[in-house]
Amino acid sequence: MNEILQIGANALPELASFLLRPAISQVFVLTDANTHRLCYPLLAPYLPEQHTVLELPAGEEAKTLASCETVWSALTEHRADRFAVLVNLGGGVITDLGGFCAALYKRGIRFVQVPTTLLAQVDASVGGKTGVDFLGFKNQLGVFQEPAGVFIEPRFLQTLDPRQLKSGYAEIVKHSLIADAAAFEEQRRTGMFVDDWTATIEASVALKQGIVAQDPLEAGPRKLLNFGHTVGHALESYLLTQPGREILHGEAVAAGIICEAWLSVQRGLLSAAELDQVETFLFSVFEKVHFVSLETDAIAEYALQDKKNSGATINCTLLEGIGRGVYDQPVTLHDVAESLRYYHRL
Ligand SMILES: NC(=O)c1ccc[n+]([C@@H]2O[C@H](COP(=O)([O-])OP(=O)(O)OC[C@H]3O[C@@H](n4cnc5c(N)ncnc54)[C@H](O)[C@@H]3O)[C@@H](O)[C@H]2O)c1
Ligand SMILES: O=C(O)C(=O)C[C@@H](O)[C@H](O)[C@H](O)COP(=O)(O)O
Ligand SMILES: [Zn+2]
Repeated sequence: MNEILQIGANALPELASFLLRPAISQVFVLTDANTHRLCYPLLAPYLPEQHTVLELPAGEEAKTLASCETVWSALTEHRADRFAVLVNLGGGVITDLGGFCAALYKRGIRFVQVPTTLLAQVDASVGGKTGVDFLGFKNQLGVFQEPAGVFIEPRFLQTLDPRQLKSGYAEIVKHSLIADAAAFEEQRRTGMFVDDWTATIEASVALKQGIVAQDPLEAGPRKLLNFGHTVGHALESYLLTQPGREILHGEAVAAGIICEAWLSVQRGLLSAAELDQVETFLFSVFEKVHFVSLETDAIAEYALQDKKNSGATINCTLLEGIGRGVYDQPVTLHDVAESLRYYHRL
């Protein structure tokens, strides 16, 4: 587990105290073009006077080894030593990529996460999964490495695009579906009409941390957190290869949740009425993801690279009830394609 977790108005003051520790030689702040412009001004008063800002292009397309080389080159040019700290200021792309860069630079320097999207605040900044996409596969290269601290300031969300806010909401719903039926009921009741996200972020982070603590390296129960991702990552990876058909991670996960809930019904684990609740709720928040039937097999093929697989077996996380995930459920490539066909017909 990371040393420090702060959520709310104290987060940035706590980060400031952390960065004043004498054992820190240099502070680097990793941003993307948007977080540099929109989030850095809020963070800057809490940084030591001497710090270096690095900027990458925004978006999933920048989650590459080439971007890591940019970061490693800058650290090297600035003679960063092992006592340097990398502050990752951004959404899940920056927190995943920055964590990966820090874990590998000189075999590891400390990093802290300052997540600025809802998705990164409730999910990506917590739990120590870091990495980048490779050869078109999501997070194909990465390491498990916990940050020295996670500092979550919900005020960053004030500049976030509503579509990005929804994307993060998909991971919140995922958390409820795998482990908290009452929270899902509450979400069905209130929808996304939330004024202050702090309590929702606290609950989602606590739920994720509880699962990660049992299984940090994803040998077992952590696979629950991957619900919706066998199909979701396949859709996301496929659409990333299609110019002009951008999909956000959470949008792909929302579609993946419907597909995997349908697979749960086919296995006799979930009732048709429960599937209907999940579908109706998700379609009240998310647009349907468009693809044509001819693309279904090509999308499904990406599931063959899912990290939960063993050999040729695709191991999916399914639901055995609302609020009760179940992992290591073998499904075939045909099953994955059928679930996408079901989604396509909706
Ligand atoms: N490590 C994990 O456990 C984990 C969990 C979930 C998702 N992820 C990864 O996270 C990534 C998605 O993260 P994301 O949805 O945050 O995307 P992102 O990092 O691409 O951020 C989304 C967009 O919002 C902009 N942005 C960020 N903060 C902003 C703010 N406060 N105001 C205005 N604009 C802002 C960014 O510049 C970007 O354009 C995916 O690569 C996914 O694989 C990782
Ligand atoms: O923390 C986890 O474990 C998760 O699976 C959280 C997911 O929401 C996240 O998208 C994660 O990056 C997926 O990891 P991967 O191992 O499927 O690449
Ligand atoms: Zn995810």
